[in-house]
Amino acid sequence: MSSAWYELQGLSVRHIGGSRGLALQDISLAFEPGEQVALIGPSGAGKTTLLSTLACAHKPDSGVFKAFGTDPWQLTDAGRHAMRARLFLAPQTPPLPPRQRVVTAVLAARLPKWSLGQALLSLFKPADPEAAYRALSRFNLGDKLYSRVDRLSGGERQRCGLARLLLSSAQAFLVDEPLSALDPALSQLTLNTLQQEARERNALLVCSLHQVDLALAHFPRIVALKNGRVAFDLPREQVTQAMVDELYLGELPPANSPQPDEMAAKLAVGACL
Ligand SMILES: Nc1ncnc2c1ncn2[C@@H]1O[C@H](COP(=O)(O)OP(=O)(O)OP(=O)(O)O)[C@@H](O)[C@H]1O
Repeated sequence: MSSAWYELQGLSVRHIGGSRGLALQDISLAFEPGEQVALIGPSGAGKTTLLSTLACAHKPDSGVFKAFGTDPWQLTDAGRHAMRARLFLAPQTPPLPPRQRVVTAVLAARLPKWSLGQALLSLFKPADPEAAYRALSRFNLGDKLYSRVDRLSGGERQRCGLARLLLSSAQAFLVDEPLSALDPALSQLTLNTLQQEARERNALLVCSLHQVDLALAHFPRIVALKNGRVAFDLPREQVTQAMVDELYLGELPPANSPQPDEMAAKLAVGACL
C-alpha cells in the first residue's frame, strides 16, 4: 500500500458553470507526510482549484483521487466530514465572521472536537483564550486577541486565519497565497511559522505562492501549474530561471502593445470617424 497522503492520477476538475472547460487536466501527483511543497504558476493556472480539490471541497470530474488512502467521494457525507478534520484549508481570504472577536474566531478551529454545548458556550466565554493568544503571537498578532474581526487589516485577517490552523489538529496544511497581503518581514515570519508547525507535526504543507523567489528559498519541492496542467514538479535545485520564465511567459502584454489609455483614445477616434 502507498504511504502517500494524497494520490492523484490523471485527475480533471471542472468548475460548475465555468466557461473555460476544465480548470485542472490530467494532474498526476503524490504528496507524502512531512513534505513541504510550493505551488506556483500564473493567475488562473489552477492553484486554488487544486488546493480545494485536495481539501475534498471540490469533486473531481475524472481520474483517481485518494486522500489518506481513501477516495473521499466514495465515503458518506459523515465519512468525508471526518476526513476533512485531518486537513486544514486556509483560503486567501479566510471566511471569518466579521462581528466576532478574534479570540472566538481562532478558537473555532477546535469546533470539530467540541460538543454542541461546548461550542455554544465558547461563543459567550472563550474556552481557552491562552491557546488563542499563543497561536496569534506566533504570527505577531497577540495584541489583537479581543479585537473584532472586521477591525483587522487584510494582512491581520489573513494571519488570524492561519492562527486557526495552529489550533487545528490537521495533518495536511493546504494554504492558498498566505503572503498576498503581507510585507516582506511578516512574509518571512509567516512562512517560518507554517513550516515549523508542519515539521513538528510531520504534517504535509502545500502552499500556493506568487513569490517565486520565496518559494525557491523555502520549499524543497516545487510544483508548477499552467493552464490547469502540471508544467513541472521538481526539487528546487532543478528549477532553472528559464523554466520560471517559460512558466510566466505570456502573462504580460508585449512591450509594444497599446496601453489601456491609448486603446481608449483609438476607440474614441474610431467612433468619431
Ligand atoms: N467558482 C468558479 N467558477 C468557474 N470558474 C472558476 C471558478 N473558480 C475558478 N475558476 C476558473 O478556474 C481556473 C483556475 O482558477 P484558480 O482560481 O484555481 O487559479 P489560480 O491559479 O489559483 O489563480 P490566482 O493565482 O489568480 O488565484 C481559472 O480559469 C478560473 O477562471
